[in-house]
Amino acid sequence: MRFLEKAPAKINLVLDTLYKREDGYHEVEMVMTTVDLADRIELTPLKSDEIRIVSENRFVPSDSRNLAYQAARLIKDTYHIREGVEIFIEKQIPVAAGLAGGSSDAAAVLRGLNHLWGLDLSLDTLATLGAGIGSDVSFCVYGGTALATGRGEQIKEIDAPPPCWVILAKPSIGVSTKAIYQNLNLETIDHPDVHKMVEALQEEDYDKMCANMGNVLEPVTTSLHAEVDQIKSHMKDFGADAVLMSGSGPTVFGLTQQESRAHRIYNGLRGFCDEVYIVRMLGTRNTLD
Ligand SMILES: C[C@@](CO)(OP(=O)(O)O)[C@H](O)COP(=O)(O)OP(=O)(O)OC[C@H]1O[C@@H](n2ccc(N)nc2=O)[C@H](O)[C@@H]1O
Ligand SMILES: Nc1ncnc2c1ncn2[C@@H]1O[C@H](COP(=O)(O)OP(=O)(O)O)[C@@H](O)[C@H]1O
Repeated sequence: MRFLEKAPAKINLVLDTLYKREDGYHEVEMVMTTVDLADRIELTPLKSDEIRIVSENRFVPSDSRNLAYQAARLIKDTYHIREGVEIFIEKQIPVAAGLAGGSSDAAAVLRGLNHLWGLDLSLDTLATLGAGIGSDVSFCVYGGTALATGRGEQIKEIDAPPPCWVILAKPSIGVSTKAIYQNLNLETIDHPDVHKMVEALQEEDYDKMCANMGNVLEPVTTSLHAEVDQIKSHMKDFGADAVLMSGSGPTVFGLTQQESRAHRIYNGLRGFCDEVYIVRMLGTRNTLD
């Protein structure tokens, strides 16, 4: 019996860092939301006691470096499961893009194996487990829209963004999250107002949401990769209401409420960038199947 689970990408509407902690991580305040660009995860039970990763995408590791593998290993070890599983990852989310593709795959494996192996764990328990894999995994377990604090693993559900179109454009460069955080100068940060963003969502105020988007990692990535700024300028020129880099980048997203304008931005961007997507915000939380 196969089990299918969707693993949606996330964007950061706002990302602030407060200070560097003694464990080396940065204390963050972020508003994150899921969009309907998703990997498809297919779980097939195996008689042999092994975890097998299968993916046709050459950038996706097929061994223990894969976050989906780590999720399965964690569940097996924690709950003493002696069965095996094949994890087929149909990749739609660009890799190393600031869209949490690997984290979302890991979260989907946690939700899926919970179902497949009849563990009856809550989303809260899965999110706590997920934090051991990576800072973004807890958010991805819940999906929807959240204020994330701590190193990103403390999740509070908040209101979904007002309906709009999201155009995602990923320049053909890979970015290391670790390297971007390492290059962040905490003394010179221009802090965005995270609480105004939370308010904007509460008030369903699209203009206020656009006005309060901000990401302190953006200047770090743009200083290393000029392409990010170029794509931002193009998106603005084609008519996006607000434009921001997601996470540590390099993917840039632009927002509009008008479908015709969304297509104009999408078509315009395709001339400059190989990987462009036009998606909707999902906004609402996952449920356990
Ligand atoms: C920047 C963000 C924003 O959502 O996303 P991405 O760009 O990766 O999508 C996240 O904070 C990334 O989360 P994630 O990709 O899970 O990071 P982790 O594996 O936990 O950490 C990778 C490295 O990033 C740095 N790191 C990460 C999180 C954090 N709060 N402070 C940090 O300094 C650390 O150097 C760590 O070794
Ligand atoms: N299931 C997975 N899908 C994609 N990348 C993965 C996966 N598991 C591990 N990785 C590794 O994680 C790194 C970050 O990838 P990803 O999660 O897509 O980006 P980001 O952290 O920027 O959102 C990549 O370099 C890749 O080798």
